[in-house]
Amino acid sequence: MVVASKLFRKIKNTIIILKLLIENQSRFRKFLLASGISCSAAYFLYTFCLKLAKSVPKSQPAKKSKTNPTLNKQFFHELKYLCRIMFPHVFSKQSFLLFIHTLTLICRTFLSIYVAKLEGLLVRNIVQKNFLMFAKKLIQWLLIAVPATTCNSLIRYLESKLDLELKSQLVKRSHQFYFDKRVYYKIALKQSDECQVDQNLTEDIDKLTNLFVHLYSSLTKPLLDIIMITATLIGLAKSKNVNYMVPSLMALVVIGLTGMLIRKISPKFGKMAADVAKQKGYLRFLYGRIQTNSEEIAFYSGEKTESNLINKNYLLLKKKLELVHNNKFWYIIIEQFLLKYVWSAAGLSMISMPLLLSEKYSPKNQVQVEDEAAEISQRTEEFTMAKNLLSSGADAVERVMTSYKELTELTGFTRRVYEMFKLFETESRNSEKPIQISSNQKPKDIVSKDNDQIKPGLVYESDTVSSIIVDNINVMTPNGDVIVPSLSVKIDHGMNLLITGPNGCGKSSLFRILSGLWPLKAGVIQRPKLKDMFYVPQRPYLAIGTLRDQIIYPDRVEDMFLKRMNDADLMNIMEIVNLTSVVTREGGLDAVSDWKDVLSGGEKQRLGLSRIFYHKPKFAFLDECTSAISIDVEGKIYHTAINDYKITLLTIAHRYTLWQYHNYILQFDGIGNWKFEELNNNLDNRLNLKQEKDKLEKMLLTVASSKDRLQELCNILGESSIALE
Ligand SMILES: Nc1ncnc2c1ncn2[C@@H]1O[C@H](COP(=O)(O)OP(=O)(O)OP(=O)(O)O)[C@@H](O)[C@H]1O
Repeated sequence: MVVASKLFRKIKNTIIILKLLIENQSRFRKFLLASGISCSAAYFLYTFCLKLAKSVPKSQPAKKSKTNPTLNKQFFHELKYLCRIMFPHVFSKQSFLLFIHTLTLICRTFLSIYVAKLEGLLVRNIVQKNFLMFAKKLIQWLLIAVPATTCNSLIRYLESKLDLELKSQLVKRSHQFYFDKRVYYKIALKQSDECQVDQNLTEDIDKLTNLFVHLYSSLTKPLLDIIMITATLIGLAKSKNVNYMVPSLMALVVIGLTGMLIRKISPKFGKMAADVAKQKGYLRFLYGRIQTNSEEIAFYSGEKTESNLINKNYLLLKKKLELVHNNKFWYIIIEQFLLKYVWSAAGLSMISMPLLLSEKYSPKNQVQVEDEAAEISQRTEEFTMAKNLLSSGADAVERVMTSYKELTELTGFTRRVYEMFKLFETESRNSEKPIQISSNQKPKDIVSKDNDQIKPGLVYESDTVSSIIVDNINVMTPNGDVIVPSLSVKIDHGMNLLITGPNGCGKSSLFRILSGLWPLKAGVIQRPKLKDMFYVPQRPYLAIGTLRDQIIYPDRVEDMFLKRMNDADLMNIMEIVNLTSVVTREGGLDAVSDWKDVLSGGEKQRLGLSRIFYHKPKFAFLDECTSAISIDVEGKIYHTAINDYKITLLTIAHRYTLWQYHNYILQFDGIGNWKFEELNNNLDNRLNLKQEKDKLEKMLLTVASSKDRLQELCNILGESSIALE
């Protein structure tokens, strides 16, 4: 309240100074003065917003704000945060565009005042039947239309340019956050209807900058118009010795009262805009799911279930949009009644009052009137000019008032984009970087040193180490569920490891922790750098691009040349994974296609495996990635990777045909226990045990069906059997 009253006092003093100065300045000086005043006004507004924003306690990052988005301190705090991104510094391109935009708005205000005066003179010459002067003024009027229309178009052009620049700044910064430290993955883990990053990154940023720039224009120019027009009207009234205090007071009272009323009755457009955006985001997510899982849905003929879900959510969106439209309907009725009709009535009373009530003009300012007709023409000119100025002023105030609705909408989008940035920041801050082992430090020393006092979750990485050491780690999901309480293994280069266990026992989770996707909560890991470890999933990710891009992913063609690889090398790799026929079929390595759809399951897996021969990592994590590949091709790939490329394989597999390529086994039991042992020595023994297990399984299945048949026979014969007791 104190800050607001201070601001009001400052504005009032500024208007008084402006009025005094305007009366004594040339046009050019007036222009400079107006520019200075606009800048000062912008500065005061900025400091005012800063004061408001500073008084907001720093919100907990990424915590959803409990208050609804509205025009309050929190909004200014959020807008200040986003402005720092949109305007990186005073001399940035964005600030320059804003400056030019403001100058154009100032020019337009001066032109409006000039046109209003010119119209007054035109009417006066019509009344006086002065054809020559009328023609002269008409030409002037047409000439002024050239800069006026240029100004109008320039305002729109600068508006869209500024909008695009601000949007680009927000998008650039959000991409920096999003792709840094795998924030996109951490956010995907959280994916819920509360977290709609794709909607925030596209629609919300777009709407935010649109509204921001539009509001800047629809607030700055009208505010400047109001100041300049008020000063001109007061100047006019003073020059004619007419009392201007009563109309001014009347204007203030009418504007103040209608403003308060509009603020009071205004529905919560900010919250509604945020709700609609959220629902749109969820609908978009549902459509995306259909595309991603189209094949599975088609196999199950799940169209009805999916369309029901989408229709239900569309209806929810429709309801939310209807609520906005209904609220806008009655709000606009009241707003238009107050701003158009009440104001017009007040305006007409204001301008007619001096003319109706004044007895005569003062001798000092009165133009020498020779007859009554001349006096009437002069009055008509002044009336027309005052009416034009007043209607421009009323227009300006109306624009400020109608902007309130958009301002509240802006609060909704500001909240959504601000929360997205805060989420990115938090996820980025929570990412722990592995500790780098310097080249003169022996990896062994580090582990032995830390063994004395193990700190929770330490990951060491180095270019020089050729083993993966997992020391007393806790395998835990991001939800905090402990899968394996304590795991310790050492995998040296050349120790091909088979990882087995029942579903959900934590096999893939171990890979996620080793690759740094999931945080390490306890224990120590020492491993090579990520570039020396390559993960191949069961369903390989296929990128947008050529067939070549699929093999070298995530490298780009430039990286391929830097690695001194060429197409002939890639064709050799295709030979290893038996995909040369696919290269021919699809039209060469340059062929572009929707690879997810044109390749079979086995081809996709072989393409996924081709990447390990291109990247040649020290360790490859193979997560059931040969389940759709024939046993002979699988054998060829394993043989080449181990013997020719010297890649150490860590394989999760259920197929026992793969056992022969591994010399160690890590076996989980599904209840947190594990066993790590050599496989070489007891491979034959294990194979025998496996065969025996399969045989027993088959036998027991026959026993079960024999029991069913015996029961049937007993029922028919009406006898009992000792085998069933
Ligand atoms: N993103 C996740 N967030 C929370 N829990 C998860 C996540 N991914 C997996 N889990 C849980 O972690 C446990 C281990 O999953 P993991 O994928 O490691 O199993 P797995 O041993 O590889 O099983 P399978 O042989 O079926 O692939 C499971 O209980 C699973 O529900």
